[in-house]
Amino acid sequence: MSAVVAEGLRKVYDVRDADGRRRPFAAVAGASFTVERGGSLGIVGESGSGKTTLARMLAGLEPPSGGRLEVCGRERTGVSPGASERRRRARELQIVFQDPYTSLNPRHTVATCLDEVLRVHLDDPSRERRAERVLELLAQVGLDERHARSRPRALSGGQRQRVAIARALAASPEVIVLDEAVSALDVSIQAQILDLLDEIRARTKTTYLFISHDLGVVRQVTDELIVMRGGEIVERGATAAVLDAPRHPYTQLLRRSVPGPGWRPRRRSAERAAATNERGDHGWDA
Ligand SMILES: Nc1ncnc2c1ncn2[C@@H]1O[C@H](COP(=O)(O)OP(=O)(O)OP(=O)(O)O)[C@@H](O)[C@H]1O
Repeated sequence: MSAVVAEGLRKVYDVRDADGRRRPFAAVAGASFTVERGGSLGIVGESGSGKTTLARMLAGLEPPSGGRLEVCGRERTGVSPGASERRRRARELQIVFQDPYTSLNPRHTVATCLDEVLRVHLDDPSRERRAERVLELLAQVGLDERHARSRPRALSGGQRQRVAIARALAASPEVIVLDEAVSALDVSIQAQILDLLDEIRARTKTTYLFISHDLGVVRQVTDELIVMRGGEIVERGATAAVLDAPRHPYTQLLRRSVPGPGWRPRRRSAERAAATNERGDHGWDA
């Protein structure tokens, strides 16, 4: 069964030109893709290519201007959902953004932030089970009881990010959209979260949509990849195939822009080039 089906999904904003005239601007200009249940789709593309807009439409945070969206076999486009439909949708799909500061209630402790999700979504929502589950979820993302008692502002950015991931997991969703959600984490925590997501996927057939600038992460955790540019999907395919043999010039550029072994900052290369008379204008050490 397909977990997500997008057909010609569009988002057009009304923007003003430099001369103040309004004009339509397609942030997402007709995206079509399918993610099978238990699959993992990477979405990469330059800044402003429409990745977050696409993610926000998937999560119901942005109404599409056109096209069709189906999540877990149910149509998502159309009338705005009532309370029980919203609950159901939350169990179908959760999204985690890069900076969760605004989405975590600053007045609530971390335990309360997680507990309010568990109250709604846990099969056995007794107080004891919820308290136990809060600690289980925090342990999974490398946090503990001390963090459970903290408020978001008392946590580091990486810790807040992990709370946001734990909160998404609290709803046991069938689909998780991660929008640069692990980008800011240090590498050991990032590896722990990626392992956790992988383990959850193997155990529960959870589906992931993974937006990331980090092609190494994308290669590690996704099976299929779409590449966006200017609101359009310019390339798609199996992740390894797209990254190893990119066909579209933009994907080739993206691939070339990843620093390889021996990479030095451009300025240092240029300085050294001046000193040693070698070519140093490409940011790479040959
Ligand atoms: N509410 C809005 N009104 C007008 N334009 C918008 C709005 N939201 C996004 N855009 C524009 O849509 C385009 C796509 O933005 P989006 O945030 O989806 O890009 P992105 O690929 O996620 O970029 P990044 O990698 O930098 O996060 C951008 O040009 C952005 O300025």
